[in-house]
Amino acid sequence: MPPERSAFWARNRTTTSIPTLSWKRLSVSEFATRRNERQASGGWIVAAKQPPKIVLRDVEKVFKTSSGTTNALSGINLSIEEGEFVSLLGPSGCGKTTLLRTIGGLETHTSGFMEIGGKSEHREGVLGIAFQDANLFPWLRIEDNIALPLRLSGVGKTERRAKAAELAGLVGLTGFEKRYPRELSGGMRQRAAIARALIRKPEVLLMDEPFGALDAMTRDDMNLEMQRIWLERRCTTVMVTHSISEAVFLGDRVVLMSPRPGKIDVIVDVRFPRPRPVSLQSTSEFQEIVRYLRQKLGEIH
Ligand SMILES: Nc1ncnc2c1ncn2[C@@H]1O[C@H](COP(=O)(O)OP(=O)(O)OP(=O)(O)O)[C@@H](O)[C@H]1O
Repeated sequence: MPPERSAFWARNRTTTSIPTLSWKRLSVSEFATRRNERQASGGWIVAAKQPPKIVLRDVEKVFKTSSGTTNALSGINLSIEEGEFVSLLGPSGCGKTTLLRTIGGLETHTSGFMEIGGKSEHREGVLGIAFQDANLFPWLRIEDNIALPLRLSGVGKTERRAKAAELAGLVGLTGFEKRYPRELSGGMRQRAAIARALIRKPEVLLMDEPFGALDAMTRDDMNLEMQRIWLERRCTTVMVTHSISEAVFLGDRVVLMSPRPGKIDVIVDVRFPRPRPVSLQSTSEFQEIVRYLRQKLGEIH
């Protein structure tokens, strides 16, 4: 249970097979409306929804090495709805990457329950993954880098080229398909990495600090581009970031984690309508959420 409890927070429950508990930051008037609804519904706000795309229940991850034991994740309870964009935020070492890698099947959780799209085993093509370092192969042209997952699953050259061109278009790289990674800027390489992650139309996109290596201006541009791509594809997305404003700008929810052991400290709903303009970041509502998360991060450190 989140430790936070104040007049501005309301607890919600959905009628899915696995109850979802989340905490939403509300305005004073919203809170009053919710309180009345809650009283009328006997304590819970009930809303019918699709089953969540990703479910984690009591997930733990313990690393045992010769130098000791690390409780990287403890009691992780999180449900992510289909088409949702979730930002993972938290201080260094709190387990963000471990959580992302666990969702992606790159780490095996020590205990607990995890399901993606109603299945507990990872299925081919369900996930697309992009990391901070674009990890493109320098000897492959951009179109071949983008189409690599298709090549690995035996798709023919003509279809690969057509799909790569389509994805290059989606991420704004049309005209650069024949270039090599070294001929592209950092932002363009990251676009190519996102195109590669999306080429098999994954149900879930996982990104670990995708824009962490970019300068501030390029990062702002990429945040806008990411929003546009996500709005076009509506792929369920989980993104690790160290940037509070990036987390709030892109996320439907921001999951703030705390370390030792790595657990969820609080989840903040971000209700700004989309598409969100860059100018949103200067509004008092946006700044209020950023300030709140910065203060929580300060307490966690
Ligand atoms: N393969 C591993 N073997 C042993 N310990 C690990 C391993 N991977 C991560 N850890 C430990 O688990 C904890 C969580 O690490 P993780 O990389 O998930 O944190 P993080 O929040 O992503 O950090 P950062 O923001 O610095 O990337 C850390 O204490 C880390 O040392």
